Amino acid sequence: MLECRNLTCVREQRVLFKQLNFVLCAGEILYLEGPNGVGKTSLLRLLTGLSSAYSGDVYWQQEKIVEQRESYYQTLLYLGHKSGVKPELTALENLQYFQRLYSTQANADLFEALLMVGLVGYEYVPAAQLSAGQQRRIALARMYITDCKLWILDEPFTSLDRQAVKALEKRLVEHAEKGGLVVLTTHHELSMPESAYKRLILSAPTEEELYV
Ligand SMILES: Nc1ncnc2c1ncn2[C@@H]1O[C@H](COP(=O)(O)OP(=O)(O)OP(=O)(O)O)[C@@H](O)[C@H]1O
Repeated sequence: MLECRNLTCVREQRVLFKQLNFVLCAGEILYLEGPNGVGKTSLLRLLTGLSSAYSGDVYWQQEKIVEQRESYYQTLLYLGHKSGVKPELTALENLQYFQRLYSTQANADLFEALLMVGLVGYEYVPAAQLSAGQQRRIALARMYITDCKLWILDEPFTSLDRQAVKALEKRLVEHAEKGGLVVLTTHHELSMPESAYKRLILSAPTEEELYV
C-alpha cells in the first residue's frame, strides 16, 4: 500500500499543493491529472523519495519511505521524463544493464521484452540511432522484465504511436491485475475503462494557499 499523508510541496517559496492525502492499494492504478506546471512531476518525485516534501510523509506498507530507502527502491520502478536509456548501448545491452542494476524476474527473457515493445530487428542497434519513440520503447521494455511491485511513471506515453500506447495501457492493467500498483501522469486520455483506475486531479492553489 502506498500512502501520502498531509503532503505539502513547496518550490521557490510557492506552494504547489497543500495537505495532500491519498491511499493506493495493491491492484490499483492512480491517474494523476492536472494542467502544466501544477506539480504532477513534483508529486511523483516525492513519491520516489528523490525530493523532499515541505511537510507530510509518503508511506510504503505503513512505513515512511525515508526510513526504508533500500528496500523501497527494490520494489519501485520509476520512469521519469528522461527515460534513462544509454545512447551508446544497443537496445539489448540497455536491458542487460537494467537487469544487472535492478530487481528483475528470475527468468526474464530480454528478447521477448523487446518483442513486446515492437523492437524486433533493433536488438543490436545503438539507442542513439533509434527514434525518440523507439528509445522510449526500450525504457518501457523494462516493464516486461521487472518484478517491482510499484510503478511510478511520468508521461510514459510520450513519443509513442497509437498502437504502442494501447499495448502499454494493456501492460499497466495486467500489472494491476496481478496485485501491482501504478501511479502515472499523462496528458493523454486513457482508453482503458474508467473502472480500471482512480483519478487524482491536482489543481492550482488558491491565492491564500499560494505562499507558506
Ligand atoms: N527543483 C525545482 N526548483 C524550482 N522550481 C521547481 C522545481 N521543480 C519544479 N519546479 C516548479 O514547480 C512547478 C511544477 O512543476 P512540475 O514539473 O511538477 O509540473 P507538472 O504538473 O509536472 O507540469 P507538466 O504537465 O508541464 O509536466 C513549475 O512551476 C516548476 O517550475
